[in-house]
Amino acid sequence: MPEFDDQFRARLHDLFAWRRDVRRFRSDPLPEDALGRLIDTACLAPSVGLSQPWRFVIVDDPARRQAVLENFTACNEEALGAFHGERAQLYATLKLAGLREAPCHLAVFADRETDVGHGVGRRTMPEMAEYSAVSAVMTLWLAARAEGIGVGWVSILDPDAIKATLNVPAHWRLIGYFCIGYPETEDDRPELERVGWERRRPATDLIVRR
Ligand SMILES: Cc1cc2c(cc1C)N(C[C@H](O)[C@H](O)[C@H](O)COP(=O)(O)O)c1[nH]c(=O)[nH]c(=O)c1N2
Repeated sequence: MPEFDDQFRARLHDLFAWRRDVRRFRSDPLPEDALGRLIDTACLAPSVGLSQPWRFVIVDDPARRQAVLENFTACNEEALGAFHGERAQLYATLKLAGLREAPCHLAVFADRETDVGHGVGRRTMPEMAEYSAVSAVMTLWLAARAEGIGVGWVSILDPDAIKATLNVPAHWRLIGYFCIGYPETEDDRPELERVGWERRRPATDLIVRR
């Protein structure tokens, strides 16, 4: 078992603090083996019943990427229509995806119907499959940041249309569509905080005791 000393813990905290949702990417490609390595690491994530229900779809095809971009654009316009006044003005300025610039596109799904794990832990809570896939995403997100690679989560999408675009089984659930590449800039504050959309709450606001 490796030692995790104070110095390591401090560096790990830096990794958490400097992980960002990235929407602004440089156009240079990732090293050829990078995405495979990140997905390997993601597979170390915990999963309900060791079912590993995550499914990764690497999207290279330009026509499919274009369809995803159009899906996002339509959903984002619809989302804008739900805001009014200053909120709408601010929303219109937000950059909420780096689909055009990011060199890598990755869709992550959860397969609720997998037999792997024999159903342990998800009988009463079938959504544990999705939660497991999210834990894989989080692992990949941090592993990427440790290599200086940025990840941007895109959920402003019609998931059924994404499934059709990517030709995946109908019962898979879309967890997220991810833009991956080198970030244009680094920051220890979320972009949504920097532009005045929302602020990060301290942990003390988010804890109750019973
Ligand atoms: C489930 C889920 C879904 C989304 C996100 C995150 C998560 C967890 N986030 C990123 C989100 O805006 C971001 O995490 C917060 O603003 C905090 O910023 P940092 O991740 O700390 O940089 C996100 N960002 C974005 O620009 N477009 C999107 O569609 C989404 N969707």
